Amino acid sequence: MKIQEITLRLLRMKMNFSFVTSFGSIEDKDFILVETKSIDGISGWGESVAFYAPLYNEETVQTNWHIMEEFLIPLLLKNEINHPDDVSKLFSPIRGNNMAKAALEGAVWDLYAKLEQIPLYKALGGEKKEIAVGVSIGIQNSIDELLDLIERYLSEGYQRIKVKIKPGWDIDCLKAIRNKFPTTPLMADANSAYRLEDIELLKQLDAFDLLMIEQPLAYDDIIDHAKLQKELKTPICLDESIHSFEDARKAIELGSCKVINIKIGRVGGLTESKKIHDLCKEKNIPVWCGGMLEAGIGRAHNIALTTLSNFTLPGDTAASSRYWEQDIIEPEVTVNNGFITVPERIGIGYTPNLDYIEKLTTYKKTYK
Ligand SMILES: O=C(O)CCC(=O)C1=CC=C[C@@H](O)C1C(=O)O
Ligand SMILES: [Mg+2]
Repeated sequence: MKIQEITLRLLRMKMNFSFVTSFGSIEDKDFILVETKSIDGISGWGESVAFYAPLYNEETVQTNWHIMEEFLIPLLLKNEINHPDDVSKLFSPIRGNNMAKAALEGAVWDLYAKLEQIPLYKALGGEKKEIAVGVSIGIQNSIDELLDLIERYLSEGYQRIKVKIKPGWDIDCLKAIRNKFPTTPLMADANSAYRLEDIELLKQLDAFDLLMIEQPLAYDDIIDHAKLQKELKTPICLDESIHSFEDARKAIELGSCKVINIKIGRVGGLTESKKIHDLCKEKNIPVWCGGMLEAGIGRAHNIALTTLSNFTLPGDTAASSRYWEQDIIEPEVTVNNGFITVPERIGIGYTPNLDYIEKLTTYKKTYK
């Protein structure tokens, strides 16, 4: 497969709500779309999940553009690729910058599936025809508002509720949720807001029968998480700490977690996501697909990945309409009774709405 040209587009989309976590809030979403074109003019699409500011991890929209333009795109244009799995090998001399790598690799995967005339999920070895999904709810102004939102999402059919927690917005809020929704599958994501010294407080979470607690401790830690897991009944899920197969292997070996959240961008692409999935399957560690408030292209990639068999827990890939007045793909992603039906069309299975993408684009550049 020879890639003829690559176009990067910078888009700005207004979100339907402001998403508040322990690390800050996100309202407008600035992100990069990648289009890879083959010699015969077929396009593959990828989406960078890096945020405008380096608050979730160290990457940003600007650093992604720089790394793609200066280092990754020249590698892709210079080399023949037999299979999308080759892309991560090609990118391996460039350290880190996983979200930049994943955006380009994702576009290559979509292009490959289109050239093979198969759905992306089949190219990945996925098997599910529908995927179970939950919803991730940010920090609200009051517990009452949070309870109303949970009620709304449950009535829309979402299969599990994830709430964001931080010191001061944890025990009382989980207690109130459990009083009103005693049996709802529930989990909490701390985005690294606690330290091992908070262990007595974290132990109180065991009372709420949570599916898991996500990334309670530092974003780069697996040692303290292992100490904490020994003291907690609630399974720990790692998000921010896992950037690769090797990170997953070490975390599992140390006992730092019992669940892993796989985000394609955080681990550098679909090939690495698959490797982590396979390792976790072998080690009996269930996985689920995390969200990064993606627009339609990123959402489509998440859906394809989630069709792999060890994605046994509902992920964060909610419906397009939850985030956007209008999404950039057709049809939009819809959720029925807590399931997304996996599209059988070739590639990512959704068509980019080029007119609308053009409208949202604030800057674009093509590389040949
Ligand atoms: O709805 C989604 O896309 C998931 C949102 C979500 O939980 C997250 C989005 C972005 C950064 C984090 O706060 C985060 C997460 O940590 O999983
Ligand atoms: Mg998380």
